[in-house]
Amino acid sequence: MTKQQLFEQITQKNSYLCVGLDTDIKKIPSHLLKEKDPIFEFNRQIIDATAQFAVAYKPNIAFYEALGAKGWESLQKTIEYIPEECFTIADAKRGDIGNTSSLYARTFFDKSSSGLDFDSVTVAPYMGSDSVIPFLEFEGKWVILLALTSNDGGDDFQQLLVNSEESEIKNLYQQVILTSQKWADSERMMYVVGATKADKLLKIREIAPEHFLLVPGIGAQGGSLEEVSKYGMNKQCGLLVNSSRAIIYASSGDDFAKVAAQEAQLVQEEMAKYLQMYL
Ligand SMILES: O=c1ccn([C@@H]2O[C@H](COP(=O)(O)O)[C@@H](O)[C@H]2O)c(=O)[nH]1
Repeated sequence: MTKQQLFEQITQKNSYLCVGLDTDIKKIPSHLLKEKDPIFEFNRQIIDATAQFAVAYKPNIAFYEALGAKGWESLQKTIEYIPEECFTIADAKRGDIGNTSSLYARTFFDKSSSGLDFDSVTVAPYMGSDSVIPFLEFEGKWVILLALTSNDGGDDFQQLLVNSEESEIKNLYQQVILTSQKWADSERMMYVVGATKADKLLKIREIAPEHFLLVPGIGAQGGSLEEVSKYGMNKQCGLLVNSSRAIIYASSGDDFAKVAAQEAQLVQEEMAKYLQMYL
């Protein structure tokens, strides 16, 4: 999916919501456990209920890998089920020496090899250019690079000051954003910025005005959608704001999909307001 197609989706649905499919076998309603593939059945109903309010879906790969071969099968069925118009994110946080990264890229992008055909994958930048570039060799696919993550521990490294030769002293996450712009432009690269760090968005927009940002951390982690939208939105919206637990586990009863839809709709309606105010 191109950046323009993503923006068109956002304007059509009046939403920049990404629903996180962090589907935990221990948390899904017990009546689903009698299904042949409970994880897929849960995802199917969540997707049916939320697709009119969401422009993207983000399965967190850990929840599927933890179940072994069965988990991969549920993931594959889920990706095939997500409506064509929605952007898909493999939240896998990969990255390794070049030849290994190439295989990670095949895992998520090459359907003929792995059965999976995501639009994008999250990548950790710590190993640098040759660990990220193999993901960009797949035409039309996106890299979403971890920049400023939503967790407290992110500050252990990401906010440290670095003194590079070519520019003034910067925080490490800012250097990640600047250096990685040499590898791909805003048509192929996004950055992860936690909603819990929304006060840094104005600065981030100075160095990445055109890029889409994947913003996890509203809902269960308490980040503010209003602040994210106010400080992070650009002229093509430039935001995909993720919520996982607050939507998919809003109810643990038989009505889980209906309640998930209500939660997704509440977020979408708030987003519609911000699109009108800040776009
Ligand atoms: O900085 C980051 C990067 C990724 N995540 C992931 O997003 C979701 C958030 O789930 P919630 O239930 O909405 O809190 C989850 O998959 C994380 O691994 C993040 O939270 N922060």
